[in-house]
Amino acid sequence: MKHPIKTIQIDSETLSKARELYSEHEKEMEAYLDILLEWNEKINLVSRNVSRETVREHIIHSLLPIPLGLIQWHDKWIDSGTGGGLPGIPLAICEKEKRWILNDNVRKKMKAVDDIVNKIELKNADIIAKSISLVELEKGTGLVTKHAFKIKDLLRLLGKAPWQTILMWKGVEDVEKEVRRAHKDIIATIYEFNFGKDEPFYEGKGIVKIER
Ligand SMILES: C[S@@+](CC[C@H](N)C(=O)[O-])C[C@H]1O[C@@H](n2cnc3c(N)ncnc32)[C@H](O)[C@@H]1O
Repeated sequence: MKHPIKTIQIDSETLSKARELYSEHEKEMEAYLDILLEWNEKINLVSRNVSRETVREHIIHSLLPIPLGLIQWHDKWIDSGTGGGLPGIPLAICEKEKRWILNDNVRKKMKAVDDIVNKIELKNADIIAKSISLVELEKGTGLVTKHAFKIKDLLRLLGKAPWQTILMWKGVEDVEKEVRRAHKDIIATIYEFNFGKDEPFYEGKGIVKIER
């Protein structure tokens, strides 16, 4: 198996740009945050007893591929393992020209996400409530997924689906090992966040781009 890996260090300018995006769309983002936290009291979408500030940071974390120029490659994206809509809903709020499919195999989570999408009037998002292994992925659809799968497991679930680009939000410590465990030839680019000691939320985190 061939697994070429490239690592790119990302500085805090990218984080500042993601924060600016949040501010530009603040009304919709804060409405999303309100309804997500309401649902989180009923079902576990983000961790229990999490603060509003931390969930806001999860939203900003979701936006980082936009300033990195990673969203431009596809007009349609699927967010698999979306849970409460992360990263798909924040990305759909900022990238209205693109279509976003929000996917999770837990039906009650998808019911909550459907309610959120309707209440914030997000017109460019659809919902698919089943395992990613059962989704018929159209050619040319990109895949985003935040802290939901190991690389090897996701590739196995995707089987023969015609995927092209996968963006995975991950801890970077063991990511090279994970790439090498893949049973397919893949090319990995690791965008490692180096935002400094003042941004502890992002320590050890990154986004991995996987291509064939
Ligand atoms: C740790 S949560 C992450 C949720 C969200 N991406 C976030 O960052 O807050 C992982 C999610 O993956 C979903 N999941 C696990 N296996 C899946 C599968 N085969 N297809 C679709 N979703 C799956 C789980 O139901 C869960 O909601």
